[in-house]
Amino acid sequence: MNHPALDIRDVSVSYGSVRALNHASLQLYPGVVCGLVGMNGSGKSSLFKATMGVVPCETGEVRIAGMTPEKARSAGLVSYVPQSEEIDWGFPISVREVVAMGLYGKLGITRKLNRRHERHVEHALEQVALTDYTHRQIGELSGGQRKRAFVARAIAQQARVLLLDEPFAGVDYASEQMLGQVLRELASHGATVLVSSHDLPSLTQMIDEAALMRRTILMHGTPEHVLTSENIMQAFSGQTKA
Ligand SMILES: Nc1ncnc2c1ncn2[C@@H]1O[C@H](COP(=O)(O)OP(=O)(O)OP(=O)(O)O)[C@@H](O)[C@H]1O
Repeated sequence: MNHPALDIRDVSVSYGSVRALNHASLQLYPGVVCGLVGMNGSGKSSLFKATMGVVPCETGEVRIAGMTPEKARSAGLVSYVPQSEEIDWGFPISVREVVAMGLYGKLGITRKLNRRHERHVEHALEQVALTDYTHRQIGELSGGQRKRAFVARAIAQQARVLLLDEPFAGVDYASEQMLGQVLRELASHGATVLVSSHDLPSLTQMIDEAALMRRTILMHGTPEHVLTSENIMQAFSGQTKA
């Protein structure tokens, strides 16, 4: 079997005295869309941040295509769509600039896009149906369009691993459907997608695997096996199985 695209091994994260993530492990292979399910505060964002290398691992380590998060980030192999609240939507930046940012790691210090890069950006905008919004300020877009812009950034970057934290929160139905289709399409070309959501019906339509969390990864497998009402109740009420 090939190597995992995303290998999270025994990772713990603490903020001061709060242990947000406790010895979490998860391996995902190329071509897989995995749903990350857990209640508020179960550590989903901390798992994403440790995976990106933006919070330190107190124990364990993360490998993305065999590389450290820092190396994978600078090689443009991984892209992260954070929760909306973590983004400053007032920042004066156009939709096109948001998408082009995905390519910055691959550009020189001038960050000048050549014709091929321009085509990547245009193609990414087309894939998420935002061509008509190219020159709008990002904050002028609806919640769903904003998420689509960030997914376009990952497409332009040709990221092999995509991490999406609550991409369906505050998103209209059409954008939600489109995001699901685009993520599935990326996976069909070998990308690995880890997506957290509270919206189980939307999530289950688009995932191959599911991981249930409560301060650690409790279970990981097929959605049928993991997302039973009994398991979900246990994870959300705290009565977790060993
Ligand atoms: N910067 C921080 N400082 C202190 N505690 C934090 C910080 N970030 C998260 N926490 C705590 O760590 C725990 C896990 O938080 P995290 O944001 O990872 O969970 P989550 O599953 O993503 O939650 P939500 O769905 O509400 O975003 C929570 O108890 C939270 O209060």
